[in-house]
Amino acid sequence: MWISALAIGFVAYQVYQRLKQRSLWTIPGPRSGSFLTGNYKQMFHPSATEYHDELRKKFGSVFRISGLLGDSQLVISDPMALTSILLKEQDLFPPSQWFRETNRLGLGPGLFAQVGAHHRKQRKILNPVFSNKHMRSMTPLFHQITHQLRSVLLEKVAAGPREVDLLDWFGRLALELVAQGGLGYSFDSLNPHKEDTESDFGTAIKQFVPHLSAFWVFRTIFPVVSRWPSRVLRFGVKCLPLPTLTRLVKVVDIMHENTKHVFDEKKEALLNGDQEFRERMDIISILMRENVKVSQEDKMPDDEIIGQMASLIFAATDTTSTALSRIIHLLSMHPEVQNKLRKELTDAYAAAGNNELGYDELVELPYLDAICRETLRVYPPLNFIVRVCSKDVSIPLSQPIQTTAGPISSLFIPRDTSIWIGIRFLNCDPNIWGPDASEWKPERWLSPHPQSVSDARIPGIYSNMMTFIGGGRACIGFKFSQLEMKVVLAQLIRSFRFSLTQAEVVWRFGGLTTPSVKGLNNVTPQMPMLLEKV
Ligand code: HEM
Repeated sequence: MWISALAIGFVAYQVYQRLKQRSLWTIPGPRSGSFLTGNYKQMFHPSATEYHDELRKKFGSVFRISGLLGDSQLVISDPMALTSILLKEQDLFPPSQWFRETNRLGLGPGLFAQVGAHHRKQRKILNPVFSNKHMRSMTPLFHQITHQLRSVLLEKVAAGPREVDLLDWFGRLALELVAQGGLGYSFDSLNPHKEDTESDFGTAIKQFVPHLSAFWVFRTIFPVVSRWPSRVLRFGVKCLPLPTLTRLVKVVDIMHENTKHVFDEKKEALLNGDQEFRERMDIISILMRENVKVSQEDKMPDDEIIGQMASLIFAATDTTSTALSRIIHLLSMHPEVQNKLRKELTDAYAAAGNNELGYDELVELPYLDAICRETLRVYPPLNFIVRVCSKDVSIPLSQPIQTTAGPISSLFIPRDTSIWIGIRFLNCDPNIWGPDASEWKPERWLSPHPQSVSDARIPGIYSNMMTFIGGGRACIGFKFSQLEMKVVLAQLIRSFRFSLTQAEVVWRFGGLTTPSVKGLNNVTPQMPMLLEKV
């Protein structure tokens, strides 16, 4: 009886939700693939990037797709609309509850789990530790850790050119950099003799999203379930015969135990007035020292600091390692660009007496900078991020769009509508960057941009692009990742020549766009490259 009542309630709610969205039915978009899964199968397919491009070309900067059970969702890459969503009206467009709650349960109450005033409070405390000044002081540490990677790779090619999975090594490097730079702790990820185990932090963090994605279809009921007490949730997991769910809980436990362990050590050092701790320059040590000085109401509680630790590692690892892999892949496909970059770096090192380049010297290298920017523009690691409209609202558009009811220059978005922010669509918009917008041309950064770039008023925090988005939730670590990429390229390009192997690398769309080998049944992300000593 109560099952029928629940089913009727669910159907009635879904019908009500769809009717609320009827104003969106006039917005053009592809036909739904099925009532149950809408366009999701096509949108999330590993080779979906071409499909996305077709949609963008056919339907323009605002179009509608279908989600589960006929839910209308919008894909937006109009700069003025995104300015409203990410900047002007940002509190009305938070990340989805599924995103926030899974992050809260998985990583703790860090930035990803917060909204509104609480989110702003956490950002206010964290922003200073991501400043240029702080990045400058971290540069020697970045060089030191990258040296470790360089030595491992040099050993591998000592007997001649060799194929190496660079994605794996960049993943280990990114983890070690954020572990040491962010937490002041080493996971020993660059030790070539260390076998990865299921209980490693690195393994756990890699498994978090893939295991979580398996339960994505339950996202409508998740916000309710996630509020149940932890003991009830764990009991539920034990009763369900789902190995992926059991492993997911294990993954969360491993991440928590590791970050809690690091935190406890730091807290003890802080309370003991430990001299070494007072001199530590990693992000969390600085944060903990500053946290003692601020007023009681501004203080960040212990569980939130632990949440920041896991969130930083999660946010910093795969994003930067895939970006670095993409750069090396492109340089292998364009040897002339690789040689030109090598020359710029060799000259700069010669001018610096062959000492490692400091922060200012690195950021001033124009070709290195152009390669990083162009790669992040054309190949952002995240093609989309999602926001949900929390109130009926109308937002202006840069250009009118055609709907079945005629042209509109302002877009009405009903409450609860999911919005896909088209990061790559805007980064590669031919109306902004010219007809070659989708082509990778580092040279475009060596001369002034077309007027259309500044006229577009792109609401991105970095370099007229959306790769790190903009507004109060923009990537806090974008300078960290810039520095990381530049230090790694500065050291590796001078030491190695990178070229393609027989295995063709293809990039698969997912939460992140990751490389794998064409034709292999095994779709595990990997990027084999041929390395030889220069
Ligand atoms: C190429 C590398 C990176 C890319 C493309 C990238 C991109 C992004 C994007 C698009 C967001 C917004 C996500 C959303 O709101 O849904 C974000 C948020 C964030 N990123 Fe990054 N990121 C990168 C590297 C890093 C690094 C190295 C760190 C830390 C050291 C970091 C820390 C964070 C944090 C903590 C947030 C949450 C910010 C907030 O909600 O206030 N990211 N990143």
